[in-house]
Amino acid sequence: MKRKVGIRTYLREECIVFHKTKESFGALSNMSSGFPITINNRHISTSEALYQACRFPFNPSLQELIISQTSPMTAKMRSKPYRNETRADWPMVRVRIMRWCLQAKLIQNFAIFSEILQGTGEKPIVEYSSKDNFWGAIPQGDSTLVGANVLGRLLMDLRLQLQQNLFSADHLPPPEVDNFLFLNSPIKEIYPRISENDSSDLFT
Ligand SMILES: Nc1c(N[C@@H]2O[C@H](COP(=O)(O)O)[C@@H](O)[C@H]2O)[nH]c(=O)[nH]c1=O
Repeated sequence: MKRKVGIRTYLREECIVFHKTKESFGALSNMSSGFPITINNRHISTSEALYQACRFPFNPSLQELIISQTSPMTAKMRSKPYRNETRADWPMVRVRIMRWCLQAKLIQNFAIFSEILQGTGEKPIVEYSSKDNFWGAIPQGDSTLVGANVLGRLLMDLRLQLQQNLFSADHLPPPEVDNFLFLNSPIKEIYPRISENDSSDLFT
């Protein structure tokens, strides 16, 4: 069922606000390079590309096009012309899928991403956006951001799981989503990347 998400008001000075990937806490953004994910033996450069590919379980060639982009913004742009072919239940499953994408980013980049998440302490995490008040929050005046901030809230949930030792860093089951297909195959459990220490993507 599609749930309504509450709009919240955040005081900027009290929050970890992230926006551009090169700025403070930019690693929290799905647009951040340096956190590759391997799904069914395929390398994906960013959680953004993975998320966008999940829109199109029945179009493997489009998924291929999206994940072959090293730039996350280009991956998103490649998906845009096909938005009307997005899986029909997307509004019902997108938050579940985003949660899983973030968990995949964490399990496969555990050392660095867990440290970044824990480095946010206890503060609210907010994605600054100029126009998207669903995933992020939009500035209102100089001192506040207003939005559902769903991405920030998912990151806070993940941080809480880490703090309470509830995040299982050795395997990640797929979300409960029908037809969760990637390049024609069901996405199964995923595991830490063997080459997590290979940080070559950090510099792309
Ligand atoms: N950060 C950021 C964006 N926001 C990101 O876009 C994703 C959702 O996109 P959608 O499929 O449109 O709902 C999600 O990862 C959200 O954080 N979009 C941008 O065009 N530029 C950006 O710098």
